[in-house]
Order: sequence, then C-alpha cells, then structure tokens
Amino acid sequence: MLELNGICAGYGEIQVLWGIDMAVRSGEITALIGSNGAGKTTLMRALSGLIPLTSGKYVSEGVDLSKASAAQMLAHGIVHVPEGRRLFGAMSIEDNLLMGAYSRSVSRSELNRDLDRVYTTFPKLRERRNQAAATLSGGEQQMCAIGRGLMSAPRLLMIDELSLGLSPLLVEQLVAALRQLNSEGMSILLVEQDVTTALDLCHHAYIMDMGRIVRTGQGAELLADPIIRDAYLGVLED
Ligand SMILES: Nc1ncnc2c1ncn2[C@@H]1O[C@H](COP(=O)(O)OP(=O)(O)OP(=O)(O)O)[C@@H](O)[C@H]1O
Repeated sequence: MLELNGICAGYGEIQVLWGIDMAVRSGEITALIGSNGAGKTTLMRALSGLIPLTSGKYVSEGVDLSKASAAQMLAHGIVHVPEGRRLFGAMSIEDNLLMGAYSRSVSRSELNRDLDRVYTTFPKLRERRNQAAATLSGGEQQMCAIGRGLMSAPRLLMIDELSLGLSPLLVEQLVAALRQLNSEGMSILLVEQDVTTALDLCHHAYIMDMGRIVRTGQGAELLADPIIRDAYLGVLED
C-alpha cells in the first residue's frame, strides 16, 4: 500500500536517511527496528509529511505522495501516532479522541460509531472517557493516542515506540489490540525498540542502521536468525 524508493531526508544540513527502500503491504503489520538514532522516527516524520524529502519518493496505490503536506498525508489515510503520545493533558479522553477526527467531515452519528469502536478496542478508555488525559497512566495514554489515530480513519496506522516506558502486561494488552485491529484489515507500520515484541507481532520487518535499511525479512524468520538474535536481542548462540 506504500512503496518507498530511495528516501533521503534530514534536518537542514544534517542528512539522516540515506536511500530507504521499503514496501508496506496492505493488511499487514510491518515493523521498523533499529538502535537509538538509526533514523526510525525521522522516517515516520517524513512519511507523515512533517519533514520534506531531499530525494526519493513514496507512492501509495498509484498516487505519488512525495511532496504531500501533513494534512494531505492525513487525508490520504496515513496517520502517525507519535512517540511521547502528545495528548492534550487538560482535555478529556473523549475530546482527545475527537481531535483525531477534526479534519473529517462526518456526521455526529458516524463519530459516535467510531468512538464506540475505539472504546470496544480499549474498554479502559470508555470507563474514563470524561477524565483529563493528563491523569491517565502511561499505558492508558498510549491507548488514547492510538485511539485518536483510529479516529482519523486510517488506512495505514504508523505507531512510534508502542511499548516505551510501559509494563510487560500493558504491552501485551496493546499488542493484542493491534492484532485485533490488523485482523479487521488495518495496515500498521510499527517502530519498536523491543525487538522480540516487534518481530513476534509483525509480518515483515525492516532493520535500520545509520539511516539505511540493512536487513529485511519475515518477522519469524528474523527472530530465528542467529545474527539478528546476537546483534539485537543480546542472545549468544552456542
Ligand atoms: N530535530 C532534529 N534536528 C537535528 N537532528 C535530529 C533531529 N531529530 C533527530 N535528529 C538526529 O537524527 C538522527 C536520527 O534520529 P531519530 O530520532 O530518527 O532516530 P531513532 O531511530 O528514532 O532513534 P530512537 O530509537 O532513539 O528514537 C539522530 O542522530 C538524531 O540526533
């Protein structure tokens, strides 16, 4: 659903991405993994139209989106759940969720249907719908950030650092929610530091190092690869 060819981008004079080629397949979970500073967040920012490409292009279903603004990417259904969640702390959960739909022209009944879908995916948010977002736990904030992304009616949901700072139990709940969304047809691009979680969850993964893709393969295949296990999981083989 999204084809990346030779993506180069960075910040002013600093080039971070050096010719990224990737394919994000429709209906799949794609994982992007790599060490700190590899350029994963920068790639997400480029894909959501927040920073311009210096060269290369991305095409989604025949449409060239290389020069698209953040609003155009959103209108095209490419939705970014940023690292750090970026909720409006003083606003209620429900108002945060509704912010995700601000650019859609849909009726109140459609909004209510979509809210209900988010609350079905994350029942804790329904219980706390009128509570200020700042008072939520880290895991609930991540649920709210993903829920806000879902309210934008994504075709591709890009999640940066799903598990950052969360307990294993919460990560399990979020992973189960993503599996459920994916089984209903949602395409997901996941940036994740927890390599085992990412490879276990995804269909395909790309491994990034110093702004380049250095390996790609099916999640299960990479998880079983001794070189990957040694380099990224700290598991030394006999
Ligand atoms: N706003 C910025 N201005 C200048 N350089 C930046 C900016 N944001 C990130 N960088 C640099 O770009 C490089 C890639 O950073 P990026 O955040 O994309 O990596 P990452 O793989 O997401 O890392 P992490 O897993 O630590 O979040 C780093 O060297 C970083 O210092």
